[in-house]
Amino acid sequence: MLLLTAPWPIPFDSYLIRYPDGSEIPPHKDPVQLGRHYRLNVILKAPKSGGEFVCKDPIYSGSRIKLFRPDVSEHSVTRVAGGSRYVFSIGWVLGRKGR
Ligand SMILES: O=C(O)CCC(=O)C(=O)O
Ligand SMILES: [Fe+2]
Repeated sequence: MLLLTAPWPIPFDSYLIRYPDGSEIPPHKDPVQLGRHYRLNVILKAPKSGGEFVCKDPIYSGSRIKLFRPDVSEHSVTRVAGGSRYVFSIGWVLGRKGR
C-alpha cells in the first residue's frame, strides 16, 4: 500500500507492506536511474519465525529498524512463517542533480 510520495524537496516514497505467511523476497537490488537510493524500513510486526531482512552491508541494522542502500546492497527477506509481517518503508534518492 503506497501511503505518500512527493517529488520535492527530495523525492521520496512511503509504503506499508504486508508479507503474508509463506511469502519471501529473493535477493535483489532496487536500482535508480540517477543518484543514490536510501531506504529506512521499520518492522512493525515480525512473524513467529522467518521474515528476516538479510543485507550484507546495511548502514544501520537494529532488530526492528533497517537503513540501507537498496541500489548497491543486495537484500532479501526469508520466508515468513507463523503470521504476517508488516513493514513501514520510506525511500528517497539523493544526488539526482549530481550532488
Ligand atoms: O521488507 C523488507 O525488509 C525489505 C523489502 C525490500 O526489498 C525493500 O525495502 O527494498
Ligand atoms: Fe528491495
